Amino acid sequence: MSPIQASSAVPVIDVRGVTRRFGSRTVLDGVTLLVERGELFGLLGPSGSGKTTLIKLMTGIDRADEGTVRMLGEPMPKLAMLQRFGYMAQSDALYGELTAKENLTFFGALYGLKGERMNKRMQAAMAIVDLEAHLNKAVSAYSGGMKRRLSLAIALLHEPELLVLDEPTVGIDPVLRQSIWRELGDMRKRGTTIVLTTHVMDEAEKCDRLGLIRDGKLTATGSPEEIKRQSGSASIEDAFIALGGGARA
Ligand SMILES: Nc1ncnc2c1ncn2[C@@H]1O[C@H](COP(=O)(O)OP(=O)(O)OP(=O)(O)O)[C@@H](O)[C@H]1O
Repeated sequence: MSPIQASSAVPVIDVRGVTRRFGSRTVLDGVTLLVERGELFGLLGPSGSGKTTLIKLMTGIDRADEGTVRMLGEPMPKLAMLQRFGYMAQSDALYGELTAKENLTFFGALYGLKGERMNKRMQAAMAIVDLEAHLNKAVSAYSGGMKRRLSLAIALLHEPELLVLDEPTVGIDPVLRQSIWRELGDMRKRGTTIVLTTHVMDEAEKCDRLGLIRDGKLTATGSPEEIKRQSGSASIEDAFIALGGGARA
């Protein structure tokens, strides 16, 4: 059975008619998007098309001018929801003067983790991103890629039922990228819902469904196969361009 057929009646993410304006500029224009439990959903769109803005509305960091956003059945924004999903922003929200361990402990406490479970989860999350050897290093001494990996470890720390990841593999080398994708696949099999943005076409192919965003509008949704069929294209890259993408996905 596909994850969609197996889903419960209430979508994990329920975005309806969402519009977001900055001054006179409409950055999201009437976006409606439902993501079901256990789906791995990828948002694709040219730079500046509105992906991060949509992610920020989902996570409650920003508020829509029109329309509604519900996550796990709850209207957003809602502070208490922070414990129920993991969020990796595009820019790393880390404390540079603290070590990785101290950062993890800080965010773990926000998620309600402590004691033995905190230690176990810290080890497990750092193993996934291959940073166990750098636990006691100050984050200011981390490279850009290491910071991305630590941000991902923080998003995974509390084993949330929903993960929202804004370009999670940018700056991560191909070998680790593959192992992170394997881990995302395993989490999805365990029922975790994952929404992510990507510019990488082979990552898009691994998603259950994709949403293409262009100039603040959702121009197509469907499985990678459906998207290719809709556009009569042989690859997601061609489909993306045919469905109004751009040179850069
Ligand atoms: N706080 C803000 N104030 C004004 N304009 C904003 C604000 N946030 C985003 N924008 C504008 O909204 C548009 C969409 O931005 P957004 O970050 O959502 O794009 P994106 O699709 O995530 O791009 P990228 O792939 O480059 O990350 C851009 O033109 C951006 O300049």
